[in-house]
Amino acid sequence: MTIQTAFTHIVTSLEPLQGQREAGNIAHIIMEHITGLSKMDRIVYKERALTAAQETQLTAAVNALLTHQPVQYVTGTSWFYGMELKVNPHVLIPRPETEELVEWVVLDVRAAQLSHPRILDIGTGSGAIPVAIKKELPHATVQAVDVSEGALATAKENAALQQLEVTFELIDILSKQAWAHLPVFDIIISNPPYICQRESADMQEQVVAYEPSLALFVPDEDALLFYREIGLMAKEKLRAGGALYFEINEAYGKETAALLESQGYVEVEIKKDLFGKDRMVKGVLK
Ligand SMILES: C[S@@+](CC[C@H](N)C(=O)[O-])C[C@H]1O[C@@H](n2cnc3c(N)ncnc32)[C@H](O)[C@@H]1O
Repeated sequence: MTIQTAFTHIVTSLEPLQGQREAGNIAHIIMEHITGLSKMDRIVYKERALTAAQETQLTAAVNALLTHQPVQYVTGTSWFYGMELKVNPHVLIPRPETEELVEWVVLDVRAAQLSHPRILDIGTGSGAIPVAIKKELPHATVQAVDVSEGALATAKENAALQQLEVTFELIDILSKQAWAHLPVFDIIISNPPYICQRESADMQEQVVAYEPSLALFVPDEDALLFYREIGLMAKEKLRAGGALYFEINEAYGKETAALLESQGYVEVEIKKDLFGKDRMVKGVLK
């Protein structure tokens, strides 16, 4: 099988599931992963034969994709803020909306000219947020926590691969005993689980079936669970004037902002993502 026929094989296999355009996008990602060649080199060397090992990889990848496995789990990598990160089913695949949250924090820290900001990320998953922040703000002290051992192992690997110093700790943020020892921070960020169980019926099969439920869902009757608990925690762990940044469920922008105001935060602000949806909230501790 040549590079060209392998590409066509992926597109034809996935087209009924994904449509031609998306099947083509995925085929490029898989071919780059398998051959290590850029798109341009794959065009130049399109008649080159795959090795037996590459053909085996190709078959395994197509079979996984046909079961709706996200392409990022198939290749084991995902791009975030210009970095290629390791991902696996222990971690949420980082989303572009979360890059916007990082951007907000980075711009605010630069504008405030904080010389050595202390920053905490709660529910770090792949470590996308703290790794990106440390890369952009090398003078910051960055700490990150998660309740999942698998996620923390992945996050540590990503920080090490990027040669960035981030401290990670296994903490259940819903348990005050678990976070009581944490120091005080200038900034706390979180993209916590925020999808109600009932919303799963409308979600893409590849997300519900493969991404970790622990990263996605909150009980239907308590959509703001993590925002309320992290809001309370941050009142003890932010310095006066420190800021809390959340990624939010687009359906609960006003409610999340009202919750922070009711907890005593000021300058509460909702930001929309590039799709025009309420996606981030910031509050400042008086
Ligand atoms: C929506 S994911 C966000 C992952 C990553 N920060 C990102 O933006 O791609 C939420 C994360 O919160 C973690 N989590 C869930 N419950 C938690 C808890 N009680 N304490 C700490 N982390 C928790 C999950 O393991 C998951 O990694």
